[in-house]
Amino acid sequence: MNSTAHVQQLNPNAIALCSLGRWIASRHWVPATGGNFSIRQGDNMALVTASGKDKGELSPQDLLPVSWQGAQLTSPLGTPSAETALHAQLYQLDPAIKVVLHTHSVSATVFSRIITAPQHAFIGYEMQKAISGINSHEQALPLTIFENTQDISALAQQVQQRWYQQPLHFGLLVRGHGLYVWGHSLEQAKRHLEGWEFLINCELEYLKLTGKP
Ligand SMILES: CSCCC(=O)C(=O)COP(=O)(O)O
Ligand SMILES: [Zn+2]
Repeated sequence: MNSTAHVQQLNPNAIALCSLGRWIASRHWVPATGGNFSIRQGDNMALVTASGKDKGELSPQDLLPVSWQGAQLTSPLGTPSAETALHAQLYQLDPAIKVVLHTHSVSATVFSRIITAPQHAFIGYEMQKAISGINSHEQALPLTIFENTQDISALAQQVQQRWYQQPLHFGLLVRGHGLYVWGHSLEQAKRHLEGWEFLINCELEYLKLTGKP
């Protein structure tokens, strides 16, 4: 292990993100190495999960430092997530973002295919208040769905464009792919993940039982 990787072993942010990864995996939201996580390390850098790792079995050296200051989103310590460009985009859009979490739950994936519109409004759920800035179940809470693509830089650009048109409410879906959430702290990102998952599950059940969107 080189000295940078050794320092990572002691980084409290890295340790906390690995622990959150185990919790997320215990909910079955990152099967088959799906998903990726990151945590900001200063103005222009984040620790990003290594590509292809089981996100429920991460150790701190699997979190790779990536800077978005240069042209390349690479790491000297390994190959970061294939979706690093989307993480880097979100950090650049809002300097207050501390953590980005991407998951592949069955519910989020199926929901993103059932809803064919580019966004879905949640209304009437008390749990909407788990999302920062929402204070009432009567306040419509839209979740935007982007089309899936293997061109993550193109997806990151679409997210940037949408960001300036309307709030994304700390989450977005990629159709047939999964959920992205973020937060201004690890705890807030975890709450947004659990909140969005709960809302998506409720809406799926509602659709199944009533047939009504
Ligand atoms: C096996 S899931 C396909 C890749 C993906 O969508 C994902 O989230 C994991 O990619 P990574 O490079 O971050 O491991
Ligand atoms: Zn993914």
